[in-house]
Amino acid sequence: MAHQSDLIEKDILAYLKSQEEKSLLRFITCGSVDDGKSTLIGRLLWDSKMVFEDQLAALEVDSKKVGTQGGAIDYALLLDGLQAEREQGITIDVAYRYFSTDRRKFIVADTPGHEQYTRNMVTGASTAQVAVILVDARKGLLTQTRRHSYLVSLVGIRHIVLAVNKMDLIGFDQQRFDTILGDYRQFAAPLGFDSITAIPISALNGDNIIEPSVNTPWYQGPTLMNYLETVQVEGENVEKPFRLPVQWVNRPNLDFRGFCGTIAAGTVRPGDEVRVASSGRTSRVARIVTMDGDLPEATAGQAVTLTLADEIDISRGDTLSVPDAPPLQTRFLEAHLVWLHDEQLHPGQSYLIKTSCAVIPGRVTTLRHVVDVNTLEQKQAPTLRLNEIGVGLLELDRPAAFDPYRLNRATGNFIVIDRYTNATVAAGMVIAAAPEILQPQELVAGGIPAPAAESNAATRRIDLGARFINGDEGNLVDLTEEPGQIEFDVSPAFLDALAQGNRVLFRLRSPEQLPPVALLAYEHSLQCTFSRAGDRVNLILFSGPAITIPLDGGADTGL
Ligand SMILES: Nc1nc2c(ncn2[C@@H]2O[C@H](COP(=O)(O)OP(=O)(O)OP(=O)(O)O)[C@@H](O)[C@H]2O)c(=O)[nH]1
Repeated sequence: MAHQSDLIEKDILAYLKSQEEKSLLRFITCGSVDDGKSTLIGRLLWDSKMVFEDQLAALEVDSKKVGTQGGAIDYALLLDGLQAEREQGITIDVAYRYFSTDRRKFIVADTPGHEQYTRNMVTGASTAQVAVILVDARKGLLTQTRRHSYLVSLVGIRHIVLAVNKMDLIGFDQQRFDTILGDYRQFAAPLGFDSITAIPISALNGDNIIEPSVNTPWYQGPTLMNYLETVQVEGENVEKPFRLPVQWVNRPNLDFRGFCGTIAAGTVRPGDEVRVASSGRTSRVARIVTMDGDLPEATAGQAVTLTLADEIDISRGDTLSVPDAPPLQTRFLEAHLVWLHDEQLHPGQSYLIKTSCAVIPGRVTTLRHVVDVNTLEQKQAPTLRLNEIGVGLLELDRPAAFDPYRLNRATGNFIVIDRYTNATVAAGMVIAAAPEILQPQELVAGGIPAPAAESNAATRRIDLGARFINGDEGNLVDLTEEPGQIEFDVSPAFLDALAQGNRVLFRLRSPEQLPPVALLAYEHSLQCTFSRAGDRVNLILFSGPAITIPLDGGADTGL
């Protein structure tokens, strides 16, 4: 802290100003046990002089007493406080450490690397712009390296530093370094990172951490600190299409109607045309009102109140956007879900879905697959348990505005809350809008009388095993059943097709050309809502090879 504390003493305002003007980089460090993560973070803090002097004195004493470095400074001890907390089994425990250099401010999220801490890692990584993935040069890529890489890609981190640590223990061998980098590039290709920068380091001795190492003359790239200080990360959402989730409508009197919220993406100026997600109506921004007077412009991250030129209906939970790149406005979502709670997912159960601007009841109707975080294989499972990640289809009671998470982390994420305990049970990342599930009310809209009350709905079982065929789309058949829920027992071949990541979509064909119906694939049975007698239902696999299952409603279905 020495050089900074001088400035603090001499000119506190100058110090504060210099801090304010620095850009901020958020990063996360990931590694397996003993890769040297604690040592690395300790060294970054030490070398940036962000360790307070009393801590330094204590560190020197502790290093002599309990350090693993034979009396030399053991940087890992700097993080021991966190370790103790972890052992107490704290729920979502992410330690954020702050440090700064002359060029940048940093927030580093330090999370435990074990699989049982997946939720911590996802939480810590969700706001990070860069991930530093540590690899022990002697061991190369481990299962954990793959898991951590998948998780950071999932939460939208686009820049990776592959920090190949303990180079001192392999004699700074370039070939070994190159092999590890080659393996990593091959593994990470499908994860679609924007950049992968591999740096040969020794966290313990400081090689290529701050200063270029004399031990790696073959390495021409940046040191770790050099990279962290200079990496260009997208100005989080500033460049993206404008989004304002409306958190509150301010109507102090009849003459003023302001829409308040924090701009989630983009920039807005008076005169700009904006679109209301719920109605599709547009207007122009009249004023950008703040406590300190009107603004000529506001950007992502700023809390503002907008007034519009026209009186149009906008309520809390709505989203304003640019007209030509609006968000999805939907009740049906396909999303990654990271399960954060001991209580497993109950498909079909009503939860609260909290988005960037609204809290809406909803349910996970289908769990399409669960991802094995170690092998990245997709498997079928009836539920999601703590620390598991899957892809699910959700249905909300009301439409809400979303962006795919890969396009916008702020408007593409949500959390799932248990309605009874109020616990956050899952974090969600929107992939896309899901095909609609046709509701009875929507049948009315389609011109067909709605089925009578739900109590009339019949639950039937049809054995589809024998009817599972490969073929072209087709085989439209008449349904002669009453409206309601049906469950199918399906053949092993059908399950295989599901396991390959195919989705099942029931399409309802009728003279009125209704939209697609029900899509609920769940474990060993599928459910679908279908329309009244006389309609035609055609079942096709939505992606992958086209497989058509004719649905006979007649006597030979065994109904
Ligand atoms: N030789 C050598 N040893 C290192 C290096 N970095 C870390 N170590 C040693 O490796 C051991 C593990 O380091 P830590 O920093 O505690 O590892 P970690 O990944 O934080 O481990 P956990 O906190 O248990 O997850 C310690 O004995 C360190 O001194 C390095 O670059 N070279």
